[in-house]
Amino acid sequence: MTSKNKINEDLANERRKCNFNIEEVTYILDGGKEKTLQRKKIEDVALNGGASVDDIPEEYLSARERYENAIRKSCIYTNIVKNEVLEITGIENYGSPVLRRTGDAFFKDISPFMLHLGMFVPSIIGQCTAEQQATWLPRALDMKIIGAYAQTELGHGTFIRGLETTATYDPETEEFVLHSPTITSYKWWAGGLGRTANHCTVVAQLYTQGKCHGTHLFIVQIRDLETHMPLPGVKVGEIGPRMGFNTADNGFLGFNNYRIPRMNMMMKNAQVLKDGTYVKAARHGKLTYGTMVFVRVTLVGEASFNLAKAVTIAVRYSAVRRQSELRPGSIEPQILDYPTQQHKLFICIATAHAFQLTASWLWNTFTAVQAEMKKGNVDTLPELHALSSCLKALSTSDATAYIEQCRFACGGHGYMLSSNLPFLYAFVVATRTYEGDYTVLLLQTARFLVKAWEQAESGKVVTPTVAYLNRHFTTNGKMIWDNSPEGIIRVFQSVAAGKISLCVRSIRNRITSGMDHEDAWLMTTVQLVNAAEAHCRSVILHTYWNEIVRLTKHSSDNVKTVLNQLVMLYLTYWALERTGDLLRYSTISENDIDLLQRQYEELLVKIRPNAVGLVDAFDIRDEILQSTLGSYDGRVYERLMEEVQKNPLNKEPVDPSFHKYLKPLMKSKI
Ligand SMILES: CCCCCCCC/C=C\CCCCCCCCCCCCCC(=O)SCCNC(=O)CCNC(=O)[C@H](O)C(C)(C)COP(=O)(O)OP(=O)(O)OC[C@H]1O[C@@H](n2cnc3c(N)ncnc32)[C@H](O)[C@@H]1OP(=O)(O)O
Ligand SMILES: Cc1cc2nc3c(=O)[nH]c(=O)nc-3n(C[C@H](O)[C@H](O)[C@H](O)COP(=O)(O)OP(=O)(O)OC[C@H]3O[C@@H](n4cnc5c(N)ncnc54)[C@H](O)[C@@H]3O)c2cc1C
Repeated sequence: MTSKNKINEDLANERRKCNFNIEEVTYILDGGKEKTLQRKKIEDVALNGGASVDDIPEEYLSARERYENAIRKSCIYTNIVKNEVLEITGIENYGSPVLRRTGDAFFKDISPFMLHLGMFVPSIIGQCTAEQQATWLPRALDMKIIGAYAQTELGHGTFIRGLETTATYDPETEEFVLHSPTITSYKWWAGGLGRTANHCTVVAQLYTQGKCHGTHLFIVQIRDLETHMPLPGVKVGEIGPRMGFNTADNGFLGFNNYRIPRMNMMMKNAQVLKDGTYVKAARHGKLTYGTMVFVRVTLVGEASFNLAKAVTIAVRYSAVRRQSELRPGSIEPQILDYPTQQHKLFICIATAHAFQLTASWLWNTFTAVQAEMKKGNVDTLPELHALSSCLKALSTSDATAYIEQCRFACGGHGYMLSSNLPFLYAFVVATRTYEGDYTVLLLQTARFLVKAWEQAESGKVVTPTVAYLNRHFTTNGKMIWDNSPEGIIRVFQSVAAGKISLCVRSIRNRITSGMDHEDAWLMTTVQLVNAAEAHCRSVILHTYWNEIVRLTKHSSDNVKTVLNQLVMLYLTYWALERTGDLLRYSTISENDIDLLQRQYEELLVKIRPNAVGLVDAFDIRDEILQSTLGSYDGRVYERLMEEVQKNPLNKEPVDPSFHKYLKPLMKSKI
């Protein structure tokens, strides 16, 4: 072995200590052995050329160079996907998360094509008729046209009904006239829109026969396909530097009475006939929001994957890093030996598992609801909307906090861009805002919960994810504390039920004392967000536990044990985090809390020898991790030094600014 591929001795020791079959855990996380093998095959093909890494890391480039480089790499990756990967996997895998994740080997930040594949294509699939799909989809999948998703405006992001862009139907020419009447009506934020896209999905207020029918979606060509010049009547550009997403060319867009053909309205859920008659086909008023629901569902898996990356980096680094001494004169311990470090990191491993298993479960729920909707049944949509809203909110918010925790766990080196932790943070923190802000989405879930509570109160049986509300009305008093996994989950459900009940009581009391419903709701929103968070927490705990029991039925004993330790750590961690709620809504005692704390500390000790094995089980290749601190071989210090050689500032021993500024300053007299 050369020193280049020699594994760090501490990391090698950790791997020797690991007592479970790593591949078995990988299969569980991937959703089965076949899926793991398929993923590895895709990675082997796509990353065969070493992922075309940059000679100069992208963080040293100017804004223009970075963008051009991101386009260059997006084209390389797209060609690999089109010509090599899809050959193996079939075109139906175009939008698969594996391709999205493999793409991370090419970009530290983000591809300008992300929104084309992440939202433009899904909007065609979800919002167009079969005939329209036949027109647009093949061209979009083949990258003959490149699209963005332009919904948010300068003045409105959350409140979609407040969007100002208009699409007015002209029956004379059978066209829609798109117009941006005010500065606040300019589209703002759409990824890929600024420089890359030649088409986009535009969300606009539809006017026909003198009447506004609310927001609808349109496919709009904005640039010439040969020259890439913006078409007359279109004003488009890039919005400027931001915290992350700096290679995504987020853009602005305005229209000056810009005309598009009638058939460019996405007509699956509503149509405008040639004469201007408006026909609504949809059975549910919010089906035009469907692309957002799809992306919210996928974001739970994104949160898990990005957190898995961060904790892989932090745990491997913590095995390599030695600091301080436990006893005078003793050898410096690996920082992973500190219980406080384990407390920072093991919850991140468990959370990545919890979110991955919840994401798969949510995806199955999503596809089941889609199947029902195809048959004309929209009854399950409100529950899916409530679930996808709160799970998107919590998973992105927790992942953000834990990725930052992983960075803290890496001390100063975690602050280096080459660790990749700052990029991961900047990317994931945006997910808390986009596709529906955290608070706003939890309030959507709260609407559903209050309605479910009212149904349960009137004796109706409610849907499974809120079935605990039926129990709430049949049991009296506080939930009996029970330290088993099922017991902890039951108590969390009681906390949620108790909080929803308090919200309902607050709203009713406020109405009784003279407030109208809107004000009573508004005044209760702090509690409502809290109740929705509690509900969502109980859903995640329940799903994680159920899935581990189901998926480890045929596992080897040691895999069963370590996955059980992790899920117990997760349940115990959250019970300790929420002792205030537990004291309020269950019979838990001071003594029970002491026991929980001891149980938690014992779990840290038990998981410690398997920590590196557990992050290895995420099976994230070095090319995808792109981290000096987190590589499989643990050559942390060597990589940090190698990275220094790439720093353009080190090219010459003396910087020109010395002669230009410093020297004159040094020579000048006071
Ligand atoms: C490089 C080459 C690569 C090659 C190959 C690679 C392959 C890559 C493959 C795949 C890529 C995948 C990528 C996955 C990662 C994705 C990354 C994407 C990045 C995304 C960037 C960000 C994009 C955006 O942000 S787009 C803009 C999003 N905007 C929002 O989310 C706005 C949020 N606001 C709202 O949703 C709404 O306004 C609202 C819900 C807050 C309020 O709406 P409203 O006023 O109309 O409604 P009401 O509050 O009055 O409610 C009425 C009623 O309706 C119910 N309701 C509301 N919404 C819904 C819904 N969506 N569905 C169902 N029901 C809904 C609501 O609950 C109410 O019901 P009631 O019964 O209570 O009346
Ligand atoms: C990196 C990034 C990429 C994006 N990409 C796209 C894209 O490709 N296409 C696109 O169309 N958009 C995109 N967006 C826009 C994004 O969807 C919006 O920023 C997001 O939906 C939030 O809306 P907003 O910015 O209007 O925030 P606001 O709604 O103005 O929120 C500001 C604050 O007000 C609070 N608030 C707002 N309404 C309520 C309420 N009813 N009750 C309580 N509190 C409330 C929020 O909680 C928040 O704290 C992107 C944004 C980012 C950051």
